[in-house]
Amino acid sequence: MRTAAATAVATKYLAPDNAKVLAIFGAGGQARSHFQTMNKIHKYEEILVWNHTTENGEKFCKEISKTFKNVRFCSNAKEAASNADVIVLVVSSQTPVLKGEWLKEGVHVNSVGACRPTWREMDDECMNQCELYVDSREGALKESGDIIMCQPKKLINGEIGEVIDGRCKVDRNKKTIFKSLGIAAEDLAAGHLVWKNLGSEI
Ligand SMILES: NC(=O)C1=CN([C@@H]2O[C@H](COP(=O)(O)OP(=O)(O)OC[C@H]3O[C@@H](n4cnc5c(N)ncnc54)[C@H](OP(=O)(O)O)[C@@H]3O)[C@@H](O)[C@H]2O)C=CC1
Ligand SMILES: O=C([O-])C1=[NH+]CCC1
Repeated sequence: MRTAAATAVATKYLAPDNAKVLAIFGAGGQARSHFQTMNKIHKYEEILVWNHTTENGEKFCKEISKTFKNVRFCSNAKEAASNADVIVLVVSSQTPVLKGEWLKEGVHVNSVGACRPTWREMDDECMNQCELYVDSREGALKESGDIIMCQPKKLINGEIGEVIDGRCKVDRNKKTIFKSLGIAAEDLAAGHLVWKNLGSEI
C-alpha cells in the first residue's frame, strides 16, 4: 500500500485536475493497491485495464467492478493508453509496454514497474515526450532502466519532494512521468502510520 500511496501523492501534484479516465497496466498485487489509492485523488468516470494475459486482466476487472462499475478490460494496450488522462504501469515487464505515440496531451504516467537497470516499461518516445519526475534522483540514475537506457539521454525535472515543497514548478498541461522506485521515507511514513494506529494495543 505504501507504493500505491506514493503514486497517489505524485498524481495529485502532476496530473491534470480534471482527470476522468484512468488506465491500469497490470493485474497483480500493485494493480490492486493502486486501484484503492488512485480513486482517492480523482473521481474517475472510467477505468481501463490492460494486462498481457487476458484471463488475469478480466479477473481483476471483475473483482474491482464490485466497487467501481465502469471498468473495462482492453486487450489492446494502445486502446487503454490513448484514452487515458492518468496511466499506472504496474507490470513485471523487461521491455516497453507503453509507447509515446499513444499518449494524450497532458497525460500523467506513473511508472512503478521496471525497477532494474536493464528493464524497461516505456519506450524512448514516451520518455522524451514527457517531463520526468522521480522519487529519488540517486535511485533513479542507478536503478531505472527506462532512464539509464533512454536515447537521447533523458533529464530529470525534479524529485517529487521538490514539487511538493514548491522548489520545482510543474506545468500540468504538459505530459508527465513519475518514475517510482521506492524510497526509505515511504517505509518510515507507512511504519509511523501503523504505529500511530496501533495506539494502546502495543
Ligand atoms: N516502485 C516501487 O516502489 C515498487 C515497484 N514494484 C514493481 O511493480 C511491479 C508489479 O508488482 P506486483 O504487482 O507486486 O507484481 P505481480 O507479480 O503481482 O504482478 C505482475 C503483473 O505484471 C504482469 N506481467 C508479468 N510479466 C509480464 C511481461 N513480461 N509483460 C507484461 N506484463 C507482465 C503480470 O501479468 P500475469 O500475472 O497475467 O502474468 C501481472 O499483471 C513489479 O515490477 C515490481 O517490481 C513493486 C513494489 C514496489
Ligand atoms: O521499494 C520497494 O519495495 C521496491 N522497489 C522496487 C521493487 C520493490
